[in-house]
Amino acid sequence: MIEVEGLTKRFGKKIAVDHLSFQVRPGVVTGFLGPNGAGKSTTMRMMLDLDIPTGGSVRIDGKHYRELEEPVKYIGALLDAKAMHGGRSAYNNLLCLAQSNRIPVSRVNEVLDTVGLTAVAKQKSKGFSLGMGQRLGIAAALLGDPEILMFDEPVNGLDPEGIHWIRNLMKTLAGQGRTIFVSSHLMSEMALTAEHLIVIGQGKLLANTSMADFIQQNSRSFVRLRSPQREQMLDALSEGGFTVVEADDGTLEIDGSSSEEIGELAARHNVVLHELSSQRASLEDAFMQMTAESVEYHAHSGGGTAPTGGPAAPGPQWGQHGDKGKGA
Ligand SMILES: Nc1ncnc2c1ncn2[C@@H]1O[C@H](COP(=O)(O)OP(=O)(O)OP(=O)(O)O)[C@@H](O)[C@H]1O
Repeated sequence: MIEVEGLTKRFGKKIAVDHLSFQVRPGVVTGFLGPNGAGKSTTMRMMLDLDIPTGGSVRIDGKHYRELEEPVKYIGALLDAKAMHGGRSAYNNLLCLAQSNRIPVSRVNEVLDTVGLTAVAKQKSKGFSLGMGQRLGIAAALLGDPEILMFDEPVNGLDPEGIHWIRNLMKTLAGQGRTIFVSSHLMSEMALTAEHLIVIGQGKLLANTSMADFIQQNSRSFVRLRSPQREQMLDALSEGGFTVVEADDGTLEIDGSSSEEIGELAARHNVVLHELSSQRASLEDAFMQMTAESVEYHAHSGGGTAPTGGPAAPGPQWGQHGDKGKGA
């Protein structure tokens, strides 16, 4: 369990993390989301005592990181896959880590096997592809067999098979009762991997909720239909008291309804349908809506820091994610 309490980090005048409080519980994969610059990496760095908080605290199983006797046996992390010594082989990188942390040497081959690097274990890691580097970083995180694992953008550089592999790895580790905390800017991937979400924006907590509730509460679900008897269907819907949005392409969108209900209504009025489908919003839709609302709120609250592009302003930032994830 990771407990974050009032965590704050200032860099000069910039508040990167602003009174964050949340817990990351064992047994599930918890996703950590936020637009670029939201403060995710800074929060993770403070969890590992790599950045000193300006205020607040992080507890790992009830203790501060520096109070843990052998931290790598409590918490393993992949923050920067390039942190390995390029002149050493994958095996030797892990061996050094094992020896300096009193971890049995037999663990090195175990984790190399887990991440699929056994065949290249003797190769120098500077020749590794981005994906292989990620796998080596994950092996290092797993070395101490910790109960808590933290991954910052772990699918960065992995091919589809690698992405599938890490998704299953995280779920398996969570299934073993471990605490898994993972950030990713790949929304579709996060939607498939995480059960719980912590969402931050401008250093502040925006949501701490299950994936299903987050999508439900922050997005619109509706039934879409297409009919050659559009006017007749509109009359039937109006009679039934439904709220209808007429889309530009001629389809009708009915909020707060089910496809069963609308299909039966159409049948009662002898209306032919060419399409009837329930539209469930994606995590990305929900995320865009939530961040848009947060920007709107900041603009109205007089903070003076909101983008000027209106409520949709955070959207493009999400896609312009610097170097991270480009190879994924
Ligand atoms: N060492 C530093 N000195 C000054 N400002 C910093 C430093 N580290 C981070 N920041 C600033 O703090 C804010 C949060 O950065 P952080 O890297 O934690 O965000 P992030 O959510 O991880 O973003 P990204 O998804 O782009 O990696 C940003 O505005 C960033 O510019």
